Amino acid sequence: MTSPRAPEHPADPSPSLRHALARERAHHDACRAALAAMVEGAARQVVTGEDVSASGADAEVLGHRLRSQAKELRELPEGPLFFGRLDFGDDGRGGEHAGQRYHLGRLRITEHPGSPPLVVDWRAPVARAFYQASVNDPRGVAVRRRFGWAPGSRGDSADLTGFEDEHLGGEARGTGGAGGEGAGTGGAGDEGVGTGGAGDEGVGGEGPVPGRFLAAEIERPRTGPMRDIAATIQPEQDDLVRAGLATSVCVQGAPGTGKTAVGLHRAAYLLYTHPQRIRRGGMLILGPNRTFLSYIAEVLPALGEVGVRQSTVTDEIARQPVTAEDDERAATLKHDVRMAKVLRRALHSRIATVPPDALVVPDGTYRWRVPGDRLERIVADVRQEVPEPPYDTGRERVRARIAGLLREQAERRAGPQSNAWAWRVSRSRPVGAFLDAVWPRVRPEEVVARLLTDPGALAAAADGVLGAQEQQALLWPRPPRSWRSARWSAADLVLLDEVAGLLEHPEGYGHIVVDEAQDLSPMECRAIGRRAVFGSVTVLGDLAQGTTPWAARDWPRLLAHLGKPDATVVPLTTGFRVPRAVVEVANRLVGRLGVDVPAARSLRGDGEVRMRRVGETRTRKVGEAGAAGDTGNTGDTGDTGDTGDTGDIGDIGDTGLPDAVVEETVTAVRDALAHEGSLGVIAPDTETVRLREALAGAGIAAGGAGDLRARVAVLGARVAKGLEYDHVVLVEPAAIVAAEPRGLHRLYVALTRAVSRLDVVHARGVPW
Ligand SMILES: Nc1ncnc2c1ncn2[C@@H]1O[C@H](COP(=O)(O)OP(=O)(O)OP(=O)(O)O)[C@@H](O)[C@H]1O
Repeated sequence: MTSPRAPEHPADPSPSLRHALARERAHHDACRAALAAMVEGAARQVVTGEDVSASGADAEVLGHRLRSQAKELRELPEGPLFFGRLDFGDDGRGGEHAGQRYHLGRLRITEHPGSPPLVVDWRAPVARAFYQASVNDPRGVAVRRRFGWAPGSRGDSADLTGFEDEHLGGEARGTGGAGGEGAGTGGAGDEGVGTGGAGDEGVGGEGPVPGRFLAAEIERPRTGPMRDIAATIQPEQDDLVRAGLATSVCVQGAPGTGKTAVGLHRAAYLLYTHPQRIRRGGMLILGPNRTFLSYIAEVLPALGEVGVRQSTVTDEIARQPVTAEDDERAATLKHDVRMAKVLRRALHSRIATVPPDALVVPDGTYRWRVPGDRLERIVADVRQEVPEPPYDTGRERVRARIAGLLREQAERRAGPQSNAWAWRVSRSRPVGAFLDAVWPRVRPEEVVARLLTDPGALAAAADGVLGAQEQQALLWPRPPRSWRSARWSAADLVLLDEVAGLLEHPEGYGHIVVDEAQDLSPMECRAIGRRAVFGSVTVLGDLAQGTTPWAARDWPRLLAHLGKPDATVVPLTTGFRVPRAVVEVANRLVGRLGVDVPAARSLRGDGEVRMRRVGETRTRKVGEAGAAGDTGNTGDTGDTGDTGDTGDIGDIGDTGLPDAVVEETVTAVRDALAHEGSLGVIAPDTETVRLREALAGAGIAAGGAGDLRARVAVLGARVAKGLEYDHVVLVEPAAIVAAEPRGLHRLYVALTRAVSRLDVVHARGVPW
């Protein structure tokens, strides 16, 4: 993991600058040595820890903890050990840190456990000033230093190439212990003065202007999996990252505003700040699909957190393999929140009327009896308990109350009875038989299979909730012989989980981060909410990117389904990925997506959009004279009538690409390979194999979305969510739109994957 590449120092830096750099490099060497000792110490402790423990169980626990620590340290990626430095003023404004200097990195590094750290963890309270301090609010900081690194020449490390200082305390340079080191990177030190730092970025008529370090970081070519942003977290992001554990937040952010990054850094922050509470309850990261999960998989380990569970909702709730598929109507109904009521009724319909006969339990020479009316009252009382106990708990409560009555009787007649006696009686055959008849044990599979195969059972449970046609749509076309041979769809898993949750509360997590949350159905939200009853959630999403049939159109409703109606909705509007040229194109679609979201502003003015209409090729850089607003739109003479309107795309039934589009795509990819960075060809889902073959025929090896190390990936628009590529070649947008009901949203997602350049290859009109 590397940090931003700083603009390098001038070839012949001043002696004081050379001295400053040498000192920082020496500090880094000391950190490297200390870290090596920490790794070795942790490994040694694993051995001794296992030897000295008193009991086998202790050894197991201690050994496990030490092994995890050693593993965490061992698995830390190589790279710079610090990315920033804070020098607090010593004039009283530095508060408890007056006169102190701290290097900040992804991991706390010490030479001895008791001595002051050589590097402070970015999550420590003192580090907050690094992200939040500005000229207007320096927070005691005199100088904020950001370091730039290049991949190491020594193979195993990173080379410090420079640094940039911001003087926040209004002090002259060279004071506050900085010893004249503030000369910065070829004058960059001066640039910091008066800019207010990162906190005040983003103002001005031209749009936000990133600081040099942030610019270097966001413009760095992408390759491989997602990186952490610990060195350049922005103030509005930092507020979210460091929100308290009890706080549930919902982040509405346009494409590339850092929602995923914020969610992962928040997870790391909470794990650091509340290790006991979070580790006990657990942390869960939920993403839309496995490709996305592998894309984000390295961020938490890079931040020192290994072993955090990262999953999809479907994988998280799967109690059966998915072997069937629903049509869209059935799937949509199964994801409808009304199903919760239907399923609850279906389950509770299993509780039978209590027979009038008394329950008789033989006990040696005695026979204890509970009359029918008492039994009826017990069952009715348990059913009316508030809050309603889970079904299985209800069954056990009935058992316990029956056992209580039996014990009372026995004690009146035969004196005190032991707990063992009470337990035996409660498990006796007659009590078991009564429960099985009245409050039978059931499995979620039984309940759901019956509901989806038996029209009578469905009609009873759905009465007044689902219409007759809706009920018909839910019934399995080919009913299985028994629930044991049923084939389950992804939507069925949601129903199974709902019933499982009614039977018994699932184990919860201390915190759940939910990414791409706009795509969750109400029933999926309930599944997640059940696992966060005693925990908090971070919900990340963008209503404009909702592509499922049940995608949310507003946040309050989704949050209510999650059981977190009070979560605050916070917008993120500064885009770090998508350059202005691409945002302009994407923004033309936003108005037609049927959602109310704040517009995004891009931090990046460097992008390029190139329209490649088959038969003609033009390049325009948005922002160039005469070109703004021209990108692929009707203003483009010659294209009038063919672009800028969806009018001519409505009749596209098939998505088969003309040969010319495939050929132009190959050309676009070949041209794009002249640039550095990753390349994603995003196409209609049905066309990826053909395009990959065409590229192979031209000698260009291309992987799929999951091949994170491949230079070129060809992917269907459906899997593009959450990913990013330096260069995107978007193939026949009209066909992407036509392929599904929310095709326009899908196109919006596909368009906004581009980090630097976007090529649009099209034979048909473009829908913007
Ligand atoms: N403060 C930052 N410093 C540097 N890079 C950043 C920062 N914030 C976000 N980024 C980068 O911007 C890109 C987009 O971030 P991310 O994927 O988290 O956005 P998102 O809002 O989840 O996007 P989408 O909704 O389109 O999936 C990533 O490469 C991320 O590393």
